[in-house]
Amino acid sequence: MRVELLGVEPLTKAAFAPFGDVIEVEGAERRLINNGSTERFHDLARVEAEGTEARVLINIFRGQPFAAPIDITMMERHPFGSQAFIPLQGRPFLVVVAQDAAGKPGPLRAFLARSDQGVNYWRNVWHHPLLSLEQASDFLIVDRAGMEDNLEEYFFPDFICRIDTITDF
Ligand SMILES: NC(=O)N[C@@H](O)C(=O)O
Ligand code: NI
Repeated sequence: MRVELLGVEPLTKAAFAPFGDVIEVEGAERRLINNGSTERFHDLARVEAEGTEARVLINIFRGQPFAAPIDITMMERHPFGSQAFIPLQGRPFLVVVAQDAAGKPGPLRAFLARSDQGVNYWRNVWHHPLLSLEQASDFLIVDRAGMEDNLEEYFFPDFICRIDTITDF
C-alpha cells in the first residue's frame, strides 16, 4: 500500500474557497441589532438542501479524538446538501477536503480549524468525516434531510494519505 504524506495548512477563507465557507467572526459583515445590544455577523455560509422533501436539519455530533499519525483511507460527499460543522466546546479540529476529479476525490488538502472557526462543505464537496482532536468534542451540525440517499463514499484502492504532524499555527 502506497503512503502519501499530507501536510496541514491553516484554515483561511481564501484557501478553503473551492470547498465551502469558513464560519468565523473575522472578516464577516457585522450588523448591530437588538437596539445595539447584539452584534450580528451576517450570512456566514451557504446552506443547501436539495431533493425530495428536502429540509435543513440541525444535529450535534460528538466526535472521538484522533491523534497523529492519522491515516486517511477514504473520503465522502453529500450530493443533495451542504454540511456545516461548528465546534461547541472551543477546540480545534482537522478538515480534509478534495475537489472532484472525474467522480473521485482529487488531491487532498488538510486544514487545521481553530477553535473559533467552523466549516460548511458545499453540496457534493469531497471531505473526510469529522476529525476531532485532543478529546471527545461536540459540534453543531447543519445538515440536509430528504428522501434521497445523501452519502457517497470513496475508499482509496491502493494508497493512504497520512497526516504525520498537526502543528498549531
Ligand atoms: N455520516 C455523517 O453524518 N457524518 C459525515 O457526513 C461527516 O462528514 O462527519
Ligand atoms: Ni459528511
